[in-house]
Amino acid sequence: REKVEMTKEQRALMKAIVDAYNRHQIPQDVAKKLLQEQYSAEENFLLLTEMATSQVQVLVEFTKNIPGFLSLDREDQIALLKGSTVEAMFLRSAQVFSRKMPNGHTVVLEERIRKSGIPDEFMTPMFNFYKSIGELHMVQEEQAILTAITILMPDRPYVKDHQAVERLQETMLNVLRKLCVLQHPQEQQYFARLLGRLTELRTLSHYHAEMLTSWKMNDHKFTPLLCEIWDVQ
Ligand SMILES: COc1ccc(-c2nc3ccccc3n2[C@H](C(=O)Nc2c(C)cccc2C)C2CCCCC2)c(OC)c1
Repeated sequence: REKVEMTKEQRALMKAIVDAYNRHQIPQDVAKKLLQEQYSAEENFLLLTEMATSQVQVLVEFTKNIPGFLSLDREDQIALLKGSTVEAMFLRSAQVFSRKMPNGHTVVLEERIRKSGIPDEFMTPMFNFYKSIGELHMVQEEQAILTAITILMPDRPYVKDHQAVERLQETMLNVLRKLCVLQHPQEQQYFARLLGRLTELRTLSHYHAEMLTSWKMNDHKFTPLLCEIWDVQ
């Protein structure tokens, strides 16, 4: 098989994305909090809204470092952010859930999430997704570029200049394809499997509004920002 090599530009692009991804980590580590104690449904809901709100801010900063993103039409930048926030949130959660943790911690974390207040019918699709991401053992470069690819989805609602977004996403996909071959030489279809997770991610994200409004507690309070990105209230 031909030797796969990244060009200088591709290596520079990947470095920019990974640095931005690592720089804009979520402030407090929610997994640590959840491992400490089981919170009530109300406390968990509050924690979720805090995490989601900081995630939006992190995502805005991250996209500023995606080469070419700031040259897109301003309204298209907003449409891409609005359209990808929920998916990026679940992708980040899957990565947090699949992080290598001391023995038994993942079991405790899963238990805490199962009892967090989320309606039971969403547990299976959510944990199936988390486990399918975990099985891929993504390196952090792959996680960062996959997040950028999720944001640069041309078919988000209200995107006007479809082509411009497609061109940026294509550049990322080319880097990811080479990265997968270099990082997982034994797995021919690793790249295809990775992209397949984006389909699972989109399906899971369709449930998010209902997951929130049917959270096992009464009087669900949302901030204006969360109403905007979560399509609730
Ligand atoms: C819409 O319904 C849910 C239900 C559960 C999760 C969820 N899966 C997790 C897997 C591992 C660790 C934490 C996990 N979370 C929540 C969390 O904070 N997600 C998170 C966010 C929101 C931003 C940035 C980063 C993360 C991790 C915990 C919030 C407090 C109650 C328990 C779930 C969720 O995340 C998108 C959405």
